[in-house]
Amino acid sequence: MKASLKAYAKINIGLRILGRRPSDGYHLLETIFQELDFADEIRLEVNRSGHFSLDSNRKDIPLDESNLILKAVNAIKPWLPEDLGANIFVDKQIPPGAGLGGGSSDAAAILKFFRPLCHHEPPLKSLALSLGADVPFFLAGGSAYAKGIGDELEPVSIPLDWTAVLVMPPFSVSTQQAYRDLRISLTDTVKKTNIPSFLRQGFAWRFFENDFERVIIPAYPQIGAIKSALLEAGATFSALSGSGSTVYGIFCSDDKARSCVSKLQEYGRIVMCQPRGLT
Ligand SMILES: C[C@](O)(CO)[C@H](O)COP(=O)(O)OP(=O)(O)OC[C@H]1O[C@@H](n2ccc(N)nc2=O)[C@H](O)[C@@H]1O
Ligand SMILES: Nc1ncnc2c1ncn2[C@@H]1O[C@H](COP(=O)(O)OP(=O)(O)OP(=O)(O)O)[C@@H](O)[C@H]1O
Repeated sequence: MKASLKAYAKINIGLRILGRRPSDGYHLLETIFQELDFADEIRLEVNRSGHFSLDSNRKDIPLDESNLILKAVNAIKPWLPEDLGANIFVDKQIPPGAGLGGGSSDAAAILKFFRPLCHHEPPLKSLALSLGADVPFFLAGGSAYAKGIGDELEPVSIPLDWTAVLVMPPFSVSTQQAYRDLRISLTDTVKKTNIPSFLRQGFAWRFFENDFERVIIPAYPQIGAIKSALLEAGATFSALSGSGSTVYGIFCSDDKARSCVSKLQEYGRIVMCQPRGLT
């Protein structure tokens, strides 16, 4: 059996760090995850060899058991027939370490693909969370309000009549290091959530901020320059996605978005894309 899966990227619309979870030091946050129609493609050839292999067009990501695709395979394996195997190829379009959740989305796509082949129902949400804090979002995608460590999800309805311009600089940012640089202590008081009250007032871009910008823009001045360039080019809103390195601009019209692309080319790879609703 052959199959081709799309693993879509996300952006964070607002990202507020509220505190730390005492049990493991993970950061408590609130954000709106928005899935985009920009994706990796995962091609699989399922066989009865009991063996899984992985290859990719990108050679700068691990292709061994530390790849999130093989981690997802290993997580769901106890629920699969023992002789099931697959040759997997991932055509990476989403750069790693870009704040677009590429690896997390690949992992979720693999869990969803293998679920119907299981001999009994796997605990998909907890398997997803064991692979990474962003992975549970990608099981359903669309638009979701998230709190906890990013795993407590609630679908939300926000306007989706916009085009995003993603500017992906030629460097990655370590998520773990970015969290460390925030220097939030385990004993700091946990802040209250704000996003639910923003949504009750009616969605407006001006409500949203990404707390990582406080540490990422001083460390990577290029990121601040991209944000300014997007706003100057007419974006309604611009922000860092996740812990970076991608900066996105929101444009109300496709034409306006297209006309800014040539002005931003010097900063890195540019992709124009649309938000995806729940499917
Ligand atoms: C920055 C975001 O992309 C925003 O959506 C996510 O919070 C990151 O999620 P992710 O990449 O799936 O993160 P994981 O792979 O679970 O964790 C990577 C590292 O980031 C830190 N981490 C992650 C998520 C979180 N809520 N608090 C953390 O402190 C931990 O040190 C962890 O070792
Ligand atoms: N399938 C995969 N695709 C991309 N990166 C992977 C994959 N598996 C493991 N990795 C490793 O995971 C790291 C993070 O990659 P990922 O694409 O998830 O980053 P990210 O977009 O910054 O994630 P997030 O938005 O969740 O913080 C990379 O350094 C990469 O080496």
